[in-house]
Amino acid sequence: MTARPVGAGPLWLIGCGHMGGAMLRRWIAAGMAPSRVTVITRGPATVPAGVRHLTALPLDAEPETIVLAMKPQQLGDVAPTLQGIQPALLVSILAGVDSATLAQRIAAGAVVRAMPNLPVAIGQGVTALFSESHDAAVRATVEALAAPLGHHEWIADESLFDAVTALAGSGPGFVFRFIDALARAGEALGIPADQAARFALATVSGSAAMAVEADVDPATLADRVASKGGSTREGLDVLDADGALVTLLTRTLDAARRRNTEMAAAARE
Ligand SMILES: NC(=O)C1=CN([C@@H]2O[C@H](COP(=O)(O)OP(=O)(O)OC[C@H]3O[C@@H](n4cnc5c(N)ncnc54)[C@H](O)[C@@H]3O)[C@@H](O)[C@H]2O)C=CC1
Ligand SMILES: O=C(O)[C@@H]1CCC=N1
Repeated sequence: MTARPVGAGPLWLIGCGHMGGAMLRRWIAAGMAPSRVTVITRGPATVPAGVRHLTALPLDAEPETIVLAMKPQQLGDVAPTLQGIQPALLVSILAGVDSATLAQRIAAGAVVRAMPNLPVAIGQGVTALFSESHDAAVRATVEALAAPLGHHEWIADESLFDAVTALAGSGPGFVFRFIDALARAGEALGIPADQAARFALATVSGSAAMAVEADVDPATLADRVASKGGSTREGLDVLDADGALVTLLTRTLDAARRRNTEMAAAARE
């Protein structure tokens, strides 16, 4: 299909749960006109003032942009309802589902995969982007959508998208679990639970903020905490023994990546 110009035309957001809702709130806060947006969900949804919410596709003229933000498993329900509608731009945040499948199921001028993560809710997310299209206007439009969400970058090779999804898309889940585990480990050593939770959260928050600002990498910073002959080295030795932490995280990302691949295969059926 021939690419049509994309810009500030009507946008349909299909699915508006944890992630779609967070993205929409950031877009509106960043100045997107609420009147531009129609949210379509299967059930009730809370949307920003001025945004239209429907539980079925509207009968309007076709939208310029469609953003898919329901679950990958719901593509089979949603795609047939979009037959005959040809947006200039289709953006999908569905984990796993590849751009060839999207292009085959939904006609669009350009197809873009975007993989945000939950901290987009505070404008400090990560959004990985991939498209077969190198149209400058398409890329600029997508970058304008990603900018209010936080850090964003294009992935050159789609075969890495599932791994990037495991690292950055799922990553906040793993980091939240780490914070919880750090607190529980402190609790196991006798620190009161509420105090351990506060110390763990503030420690991770401060360390991440420092790592962002530092002019050396996190591995070097870790060595700066570990005084020679001191106690941190004893702890790091536990994490480093036989690559324990790296091995655990590699297994963690690999399990998530494998599930993305399975969801992609299911979407092709
Ligand atoms: N939650 C996260 O941290 C991330 C999620 N994603 C992706 O975002 C997508 C949504 O995930 P969540 O927001 O967590 O799910 P969610 O369950 O919170 O939201 C799903 C939304 O889809 C709507 N929906 C369900 N069936 C529909 C249908 N047939 N037509 C229209 N809308 C329908 C629901 O009403 C709901 O608004 C998934 O594809 C996931 O892979 C991507 C990155 C991170
Ligand atoms: O768990 C999921 O399937 C999605 C993909 C990345 C984060 N949440």
